[in-house]
Amino acid sequence: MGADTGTPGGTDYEIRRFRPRPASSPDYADTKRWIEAVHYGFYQKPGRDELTARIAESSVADDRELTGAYATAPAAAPALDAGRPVATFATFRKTLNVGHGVLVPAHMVTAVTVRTDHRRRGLLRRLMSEDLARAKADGVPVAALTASEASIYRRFGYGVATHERSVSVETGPRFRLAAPVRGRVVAAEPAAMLDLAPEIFARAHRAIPGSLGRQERYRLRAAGQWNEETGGEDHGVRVAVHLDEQGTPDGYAAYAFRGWETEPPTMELRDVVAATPEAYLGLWDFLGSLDLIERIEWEDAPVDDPLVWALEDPRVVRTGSVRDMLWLRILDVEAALSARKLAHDGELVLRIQDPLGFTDGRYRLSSSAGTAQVSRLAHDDPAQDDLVMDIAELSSAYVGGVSPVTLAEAGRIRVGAGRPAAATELARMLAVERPAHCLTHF
Ligand SMILES: CC(=O)SCCNC(=O)CCNC(=O)[C@H](O)C(C)(C)COP(=O)(O)OP(=O)(O)OC[C@H]1O[C@@H](n2cnc3c(N)ncnc32)[C@H](O)[C@@H]1OP(=O)(O)O
Repeated sequence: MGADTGTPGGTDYEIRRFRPRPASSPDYADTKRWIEAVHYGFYQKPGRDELTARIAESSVADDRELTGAYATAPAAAPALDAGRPVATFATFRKTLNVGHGVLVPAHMVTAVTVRTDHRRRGLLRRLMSEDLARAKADGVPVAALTASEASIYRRFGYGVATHERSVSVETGPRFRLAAPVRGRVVAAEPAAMLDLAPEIFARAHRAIPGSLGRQERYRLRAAGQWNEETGGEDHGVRVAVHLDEQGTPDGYAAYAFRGWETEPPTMELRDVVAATPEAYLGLWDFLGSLDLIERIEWEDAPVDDPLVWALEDPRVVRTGSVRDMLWLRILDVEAALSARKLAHDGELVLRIQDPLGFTDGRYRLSSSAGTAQVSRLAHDDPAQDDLVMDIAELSSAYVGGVSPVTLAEAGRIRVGAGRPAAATELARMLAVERPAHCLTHF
């Protein structure tokens, strides 16, 4: 366990970083208290011991690193248990699809909480700044998170990279796809998803720009082995698997019935992973024809959704809310951009501003035959800047989820006087093969 001390806001804190331990370990107590602090920070009911143990187990499987800030001064009664961290922060590493099938290492940040009586003393700033510096030193080009509030993370260089939306889909006679579907769908044994879900996801992950590797919990959920409230089994989960024309599984949907007391009878879609467009439409064709069901609700639908275009009557899909989903933070511009396959040849000078100083500087981005070349420029001549932006904007545009043209129109990117079409050129260079979407909540 690594530790250091410091004094944000006048209170002394010890920062400890450690790997989670399973309930069977003699060192489990720190992991347990850390998980309890996360529940407290998100205003959740304290988890039962079984749930806490399962969270610990899946954190071990994800190879997470847990960080806790511990108040060093003895807590006066009746303050909460002094052994519990007052702030939590967790990270793990997966890969990010940055378009055209290229995967780069990504540093994923999650479970960020600061206890109410220690807030606004700089603990988040300290934990985030130190953590990003460590990830950069490790050579990871990009960090990722999903945000509880959209006003917190831009100051640390994060930008919104993908959105998602909730949809309510009316099934029954109005639900008809225009073209015949290919392959077939089988109702599957949930337990089969323990192996099948990661296999299908691995294919989808390579196919979808903006996709992030998934944590252990996803396969357990699809297999009906993760109940959010108890950590035990979830007997309500049903699974449909799409098989391609050769009989190979290439997509699945996990769903659960809301119960007969819900009007109209509704199926809740928990997870849809499709490695091919045929699998996606095939699964929807199956879901749209479930007997007795009149509505399907899905919280995590893509914004740019082929389903809408595939339906004879697109109005059977009603959008609820559209929300920011994946936030990215480039830590190393040269590494991040040179990993990208560029869709268009060109050359631009980008002036990047970074609130934490990690990527501040001028870069020449050029591309020939799709291969990106990125070099940091030594000169300091603003007259040569084609585009000026914060690292948050470059991070937003990185996987093609938003066009630099939109960001320029929003006043977030400044276009140099000598190159009025520079934002359009960057948009062409960063274009990806299909709409960016992230299937992984973390
Ligand atoms: C990736 C994830 O896990 S998202 C989940 C985030 N967690 C939550 O929402 C749980 C409830 N909230 C909390 O636990 C805390 O309020 C946190 C983690 C959001 C903030 O922690 P704090 O230690 O109070 O933040 P800290 O004092 O370091 O503030 C850092 C900066 O963020 C700003 N900030 C903090 N919280 C917020 C907020 N909710 N909205 C807008 N700005 C905020 C501060 O004003 C400060 O700005 P500055 O440094 O530019 O002047």
